[in-house]
Amino acid sequence: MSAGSGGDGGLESSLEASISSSCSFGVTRARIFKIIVIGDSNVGKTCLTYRFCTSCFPERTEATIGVDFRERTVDIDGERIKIQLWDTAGQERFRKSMVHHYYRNVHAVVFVYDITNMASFQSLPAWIEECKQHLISNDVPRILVGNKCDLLACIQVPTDMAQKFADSHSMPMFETSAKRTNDHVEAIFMTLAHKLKSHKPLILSQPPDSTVELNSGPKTLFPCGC
Ligand SMILES: Nc1nc2c(ncn2[C@@H]2O[C@H](COP(=O)(O)OP(=O)(O)OP(=O)(O)O)[C@@H](O)[C@H]2O)c(=O)[nH]1
Repeated sequence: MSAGSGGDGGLESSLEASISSSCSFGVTRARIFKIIVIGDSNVGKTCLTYRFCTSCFPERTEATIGVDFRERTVDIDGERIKIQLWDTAGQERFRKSMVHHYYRNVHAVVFVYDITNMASFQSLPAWIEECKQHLISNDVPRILVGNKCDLLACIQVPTDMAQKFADSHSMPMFETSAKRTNDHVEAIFMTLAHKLKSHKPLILSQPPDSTVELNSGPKTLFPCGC
């Protein structure tokens, strides 16, 4: 679902409606982790979230407008956990009206840069500042992800520089590729989910086979490139 095109009110009300109708059944409790993925345009936020949720790399993508949702339910130590990834627009003109929505009730933040694009790395302080301005508290887990490691020949951001930056902001740092199969994308998000599991995030009551389905139409409706 591209919430940017659907209007702000629609997004919030559909989420709230889903939650309240689920609660009225009150059968199974499922934890939902809301993770926002932010960074400059073109760094691969859509591809990373798509890779985690579908195990595929999308053949083609378009610039995200507003925010897209993808989610995947995983089993962690016998508990069903729904990981809800909010794939946000990197382009300023596509984010303005949505920003306050996706910074609400965030459980974790994934900052993404492109290892072949120094400017995307240099933008990170601005993204961190935006989180700060939207009152993301310091105890919300954050990770730094350098994407497009399959393009090592074009690297502009050395690993040690990124690691230093991550250390200075007390974030774990990972380098990966959404494009290359088996390049730890799964492990990165699962590591975050494990960390969140030990926190106490939003708990929703839901009927057994009902899901809060936000992923009604991701922008990447293209054949899988795997
Ligand atoms: N080689 C390579 N290309 C990638 C990788 N991840 C994404 N891309 C490409 O980078 C371009 C941008 O990817 P997106 O996932 O749409 O980028 P985004 O950060 O979501 O961009 P916005 O929606 O504008 O914020 C696309 O052409 C992808 O195919 C990767 O790991 N390796």
